Amino acid sequence: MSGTVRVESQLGPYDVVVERGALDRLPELVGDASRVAVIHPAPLSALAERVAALVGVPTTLVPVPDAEAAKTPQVLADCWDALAEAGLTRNDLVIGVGGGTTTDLAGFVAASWLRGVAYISVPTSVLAMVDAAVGGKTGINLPAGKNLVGAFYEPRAVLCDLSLLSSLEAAEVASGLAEVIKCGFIADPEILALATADLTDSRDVTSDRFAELVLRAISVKADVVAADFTEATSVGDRVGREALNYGHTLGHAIEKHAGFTWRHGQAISVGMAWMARVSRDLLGLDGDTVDLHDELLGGLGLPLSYPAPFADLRPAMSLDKKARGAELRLIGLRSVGQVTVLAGPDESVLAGAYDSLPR
Ligand SMILES: NC(=O)c1ccc[n+]([C@@H]2O[C@H](COP(=O)([O-])OP(=O)(O)OC[C@H]3O[C@@H](n4cnc5c(N)ncnc54)[C@H](O)[C@@H]3O)[C@@H](O)[C@H]2O)c1
Ligand SMILES: O=C(O)C(=O)C[C@@H](O)[C@H](O)[C@H](O)COP(=O)(O)O
Ligand SMILES: [Zn+2]
Repeated sequence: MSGTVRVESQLGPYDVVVERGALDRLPELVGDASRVAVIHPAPLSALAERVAALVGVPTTLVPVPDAEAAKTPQVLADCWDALAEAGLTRNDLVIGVGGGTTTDLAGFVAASWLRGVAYISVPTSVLAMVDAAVGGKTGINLPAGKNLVGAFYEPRAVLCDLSLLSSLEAAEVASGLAEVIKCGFIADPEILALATADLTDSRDVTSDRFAELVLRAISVKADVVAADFTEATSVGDRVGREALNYGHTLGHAIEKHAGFTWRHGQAISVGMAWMARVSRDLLGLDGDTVDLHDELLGGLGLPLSYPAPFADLRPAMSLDKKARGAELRLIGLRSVGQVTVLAGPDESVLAGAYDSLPR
């Protein structure tokens, strides 16, 4: 199974191509660029060389550290230096090749270099294909927290070549599926049905079921982003892009607490298991849907709890981008597909829900 999802973004439409062999479309997307920079993590240097050979114009390979170590101010500045040395001008092109950490960084490099040059994303992890490379959030972390510096910036195209996923570790596949399951709970119950029907097949990156899950998650994200690209403040049940942050307030706090050593999907898995319980206690979410969180996330091999007291995580939650002043704002679920904003929730409920997570 393959397909193309059109993202009707505020900055102009673009395609997310999902197919085995999508990389072969790269030459037709280079446009009038006379020079290309390929930003990639060191472990994917062979793939980056393949990309360079495809573009057909002089190309500079820009290796960056792997995983969250790429998303730092120092690495960002190193990339700018590399682009300066390569002489990348306004008509030129940045290509990000790698997981979500690389595409977040590379997108921000493209957004900031000369105040914006063309960008093509080649996501190579499940998480980057279904989420990070789509929708225009780019940026880096600070010691104070996740994604605190960045920009909304759209690519010219996103090429999701499913054949690249065969080398991905099983735990990384599961991490990406956490975002897919998130899309199921916030918007597309068919995702939940497909995953429930066969969890093993859902994790098989060569299966049709897997490809359908990927396409459905990208479609959810494309729809949300088309309606609210820059994440306007949501009020009550009128929720825009903030819906995509389901599970992320606690998830990002966990990532920070763990020194960015936990995978993003693992952290938001705990965040969703927690929000399901908070939603049960404050919004009347039914017990079956709470159980479905545990069944799906746990069944995919994702964690449902984190080994630190809630009090250690709570301060970082206040630096969440959804917070307004001192008020914490969480994305809650009334039912599958019915998202709402919980503004200033009862703190004792938050702590109680955390303590009740299965350990
Ligand atoms: N911008 C957004 O909207 C958005 C959305 C979701 C997540 N994110 C961000 O994405 C990041 C997580 O992305 P991730 O899970 O892809 O992590 P990652 O980039 O660290 O990739 C995970 C690991 O898999 C390796 N890898 C990637 N592709 C591979 C392949 N084809 N074969 C073998 N190994 C491969 C990477 O080198 C890395 O070691 C987080 O920083 C998160 O905040 C951003
Ligand atoms: O695209 C969005 O909007 C999201 O919230 C998607 C999230 O899965 C993603 O992790 C995003 O990077 C979180 O953004 P942040 O603004 O909370 O840092
Ligand atoms: Zn996420």
